Amino acid sequence: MPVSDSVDFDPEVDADGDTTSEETPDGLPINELFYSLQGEGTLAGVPSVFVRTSGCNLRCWFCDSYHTSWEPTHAWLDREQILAEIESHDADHVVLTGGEPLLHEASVDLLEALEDRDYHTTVETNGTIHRDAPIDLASISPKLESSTPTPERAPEGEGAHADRWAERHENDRIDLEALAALVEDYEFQLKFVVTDEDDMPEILDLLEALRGVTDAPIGDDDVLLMPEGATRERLAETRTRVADLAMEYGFRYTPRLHVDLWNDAPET
Ligand SMILES: C[S@@+](CC[C@H](N)C(=O)[O-])C[C@H]1O[C@@H](n2cnc3c(N)ncnc32)[C@H](O)[C@@H]1O
Ligand SMILES: Nc1nc2[nH]cc(C(=O)O)c2c(=O)[nH]1
Ligand code: SF4
Ligand SMILES: [Mg+2]
Repeated sequence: MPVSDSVDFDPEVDADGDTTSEETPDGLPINELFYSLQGEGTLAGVPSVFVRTSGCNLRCWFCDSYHTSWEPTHAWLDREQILAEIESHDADHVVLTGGEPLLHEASVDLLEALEDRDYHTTVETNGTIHRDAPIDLASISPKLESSTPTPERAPEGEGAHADRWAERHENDRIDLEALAALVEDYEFQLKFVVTDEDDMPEILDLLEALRGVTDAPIGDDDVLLMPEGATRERLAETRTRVADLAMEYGFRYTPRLHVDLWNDAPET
């Protein structure tokens, strides 16, 4: 369902995804809602309905969902509208993503309703926020220093905003307490966006720090390296290098199937 350009667009939304006067107890700002194959992670290839909320507390320079972070657009849909749209597709799996879906309290209500209806739920999260919710798979993608925007490394036309966001992104991108709570409470995968070898020391340091603050077992096979690239062209540059790094370090590799199949088309 193409909702990102719907008449319900609210230009007043706080770009950080913070609660606004528009937010109703069971309403969510929905950027898009579509049926596709899970493209990433351990469930790659599984037919799934994707619910993409708008608004993010971070600003990765490479964000492939620009209209949920740098320039958020959405329609406000209430829980019943979202459920009806999900149920119109023949799928057992729902992926709640964003933006950052755990910014929104109403994501918990939606997840509870999906549990009642026996859906398997994956939540795609940057790992900076923990909420108590029925999540079957927490797909956590902690953001590395290489995600931080700079005037030279920003989406087109966002150079000035990048300057403003760099510090906030850098301060907020890792929250060990939230990460520990997520891995303690849920089945999880840790899915790092990797460009090259320079990302590896930070991943190793973060794993060591996280293992230091939680008793939850974190195996190397819970760690997935995902090549950076929102387009086929960019992935062609990164994926072999990242696959080689996964073998060298004993982590898993995850493709980005949807990019291979549909490039950067919306609602895929
Ligand atoms: C758009 S994010 C939404 C969920 C959450 N904000 C997060 O970052 O995990 C969904 C997934 O896409 C990944 N992603 C975003 N842009 C990417 C890019 N250019 N290349 C590879 N992965 C990307 C994120 O790391 C995350 O795993
Ligand atoms: N097909 C497909 N699989 C995905 N897995 C995680 C996605 C996301 O944006 O969170 C995503 C997405 O946008 N499309
Ligand atoms: S945390 Fe996720 S949604 Fe937010 S800017 Fe980064 S990739 Fe985009
Ligand atoms: Mg995506």
